[in-house]
Amino acid sequence: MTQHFGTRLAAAMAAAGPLCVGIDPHAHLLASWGLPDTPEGVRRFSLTVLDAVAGHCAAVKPQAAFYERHGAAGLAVLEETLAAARERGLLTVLDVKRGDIGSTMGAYAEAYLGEGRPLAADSITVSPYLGYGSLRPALDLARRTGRGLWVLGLTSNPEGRDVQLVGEPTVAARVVAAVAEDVRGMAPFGDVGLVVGATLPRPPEEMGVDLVGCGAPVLAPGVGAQGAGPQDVARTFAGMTERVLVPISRGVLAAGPDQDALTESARRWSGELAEALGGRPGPPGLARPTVTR
Ligand SMILES: O=c1ccn([C@@H]2O[C@H](COP(=O)(O)O)[C@@H](O)[C@H]2O)c(=O)[nH]1
Repeated sequence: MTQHFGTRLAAAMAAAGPLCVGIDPHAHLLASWGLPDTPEGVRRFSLTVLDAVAGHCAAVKPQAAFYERHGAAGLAVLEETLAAARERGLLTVLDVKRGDIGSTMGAYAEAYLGEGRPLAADSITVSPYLGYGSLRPALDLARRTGRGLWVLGLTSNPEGRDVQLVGEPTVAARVVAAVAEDVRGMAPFGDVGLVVGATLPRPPEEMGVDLVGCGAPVLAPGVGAQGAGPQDVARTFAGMTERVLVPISRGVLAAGPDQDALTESARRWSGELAEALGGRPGPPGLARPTVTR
C-alpha cells in the first residue's frame, strides 16, 4: 500500500532536514546565470538546481508560474523537472495554487495528483478561497495516491492578511480548523499541510490560529529574499518546528550558476535551519550567502 504523504515527508525531513529548495526561474536569474529567457534556459536552470541540491534538502518546490510563462514548451520543461526530481530522490511540492468549484477542482486534481499524469507531483499548493469544501476532490485523490496538499493559510505577503485575518474566528483560523479535522489521528503528521509564512509579525497563536494543536505540516515561505531568517522560523513555529518545511528560492538560487556554489548555499541554509530549529542535519556555523531582494 502507498505510504501517505505525511509519512513520506517526515522520512525525507528526518534524512535531510527542513530545507526545500524553490525552483523559480525568474527572468533576472536566467540573465544573471547567462541563460536565455527561453524554455531551454529554464530547462538548464532547473536541471542545474536539481543536480546541485539533491541530497542536501528534503524537497524541491518548482514554481509553476515561471514555466507557464513559456507556454506549452515551458510546461514540457516542468514535466521534465518533476520527473528529474523524482529520479534524484527529491520530494516535489508543485507551487501551482489551484482552487475552483468542486467539479473543476476534480480535473485539477487529476492533472497534478493523478497516478501517471505528466504533471503529477508529490504535493501541490491549493487555495481555499472558493471554500475549503471545494478542495474535497483534491483531498480525496491525494489520499488515494499517497500525495499531499498545502492549503494557503496565512501567506507570507503582508497583503494576504487583509483577507486571511478577517472575521471572528478569522478566515485563516477556519482554514486551519478544517485542515485539523482532515488530518486528525494521522501520524507522524498529516497529508494535508498549511502554507504559513515565516514573515508573520507575531506567532500564529497570537493571531488566533492554533497551528500547534492542528497536527498538519507547515510550508513556511518567506526566508531569504522576503526578509525572514531561520530564527524567525524558530520563533514563529515554536512548539512544532519538527513539522515545518522551509522553502527558499532566491536565497539559494542567487548563488548560481556555479553548481558547487549552489550546493554550498543549500548546505549553509540547511545548517542554519538545523541550528535554529534544533538538531537536524546540515553543517552549522557557516555564513549565509548574500541574497538579492
Ligand atoms: O505565502 C506564500 C506562498 C507561496 N510563496 C511562493 O514561495 C516562493 C518564495 O520565493 P523566495 O524567492 O524564497 O521569496 C515563490 O515561489 C512564491 O510564489 C510565497 O512566497 N509566499
